[in-house]
Amino acid sequence: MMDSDVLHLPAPAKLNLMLRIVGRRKDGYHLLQTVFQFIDHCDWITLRRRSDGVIRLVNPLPTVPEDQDLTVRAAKLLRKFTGIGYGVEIEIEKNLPMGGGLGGGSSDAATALLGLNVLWRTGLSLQDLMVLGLQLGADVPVFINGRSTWAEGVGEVLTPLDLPEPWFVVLVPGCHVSTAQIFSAPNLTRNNKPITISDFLAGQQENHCLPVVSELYPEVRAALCGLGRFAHAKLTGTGACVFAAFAEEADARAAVAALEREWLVFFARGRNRSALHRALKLA
Ligand SMILES: C[C@](O)(CO)[C@H](O)COP(=O)(O)OP(=O)(O)OC[C@H]1O[C@@H](n2ccc(N)nc2=O)[C@H](O)[C@@H]1O
Ligand SMILES: Nc1ncnc2c1ncn2[C@@H]1O[C@H](COP(=O)(O)OP(=O)(O)OP(=O)(O)O)[C@@H](O)[C@H]1O
Repeated sequence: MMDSDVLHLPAPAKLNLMLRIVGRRKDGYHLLQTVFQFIDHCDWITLRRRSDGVIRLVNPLPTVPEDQDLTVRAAKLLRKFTGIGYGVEIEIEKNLPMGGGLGGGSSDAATALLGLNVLWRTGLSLQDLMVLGLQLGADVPVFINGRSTWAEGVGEVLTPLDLPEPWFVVLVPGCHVSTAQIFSAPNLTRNNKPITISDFLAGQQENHCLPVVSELYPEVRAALCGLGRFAHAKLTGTGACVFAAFAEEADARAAVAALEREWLVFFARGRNRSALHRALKLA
């Protein structure tokens, strides 16, 4: 995986196993309760250290200008915060659909921060990196922390969780859902009762964005219906992806084989430690 000045690291996807909206702050941000679990389906990021201080993305994504890419923003943030003189050449192998609720952009940013902290020998703690990462996006700290998590507040109050690690089948509808659009929808319910971790573990796992997303996006409705023929289908985050859990790998494979004639679909194992933490051998 690594020699002295190159790192090749995974940036795994997450699923929101449930998403409750329990209030709204004065600044318009919503108070949430959500559960994150990682899956072993990943973008891959190569970081090549440069000694001249230049930060460069070799292969910008077609829809994201180089200076707005979250990996480039992460590198610039870490360089500014630490005052380090190194630079980096970044290459992204993009496998995660964008705007799908799988958190690919946030995960890429977390992988860049953790990887560069090693490559540039900046020695920040996970806690320091989580605080820095929050400037890049609400979900970035969860990817830096690398553990299945119960999250509250606007997503920044984190409690690690140990969960079963089933196989997940994920279906990718051909539409992008705007998170801001869903959170500003007039008919989103914003005053739901908070629950406890025990309630979640006992099966209270609804996603309060689901009714709004289903109403606005027929593709998501159809995806829920398609996957729902095999197991209970849920929405991750604000969508667009939908997923279902399977205890047996063979059942997940059978669902994929049947669905892939009509849908973009993949399956991956749920993980309580992210592929990034496993690759970096973090304790
Ligand atoms: C809801 C989740 O998908 C759960 O994983 C994420 O927390 C959303 O994270 P994200 O896509 O990085 O979203 P952000 O870029 O932070 O926010 C997009 C927009 O969603 C709305 N937003 C987001 C998070 C939140 N707790 N309350 C909100 O009202 C805000 O209007 C914000 O402008
Ligand atoms: N490296 C990157 N990969 C993906 N998106 C990026 C990246 N850098 C910046 N972005 C921007 O971030 C936006 C959100 O992308 P992302 O794939 O994380 O969405 P998402 O899966 O819906 O995330 P979430 O579940 O956190 O809402 C993209 O539409 C894009 O404009």
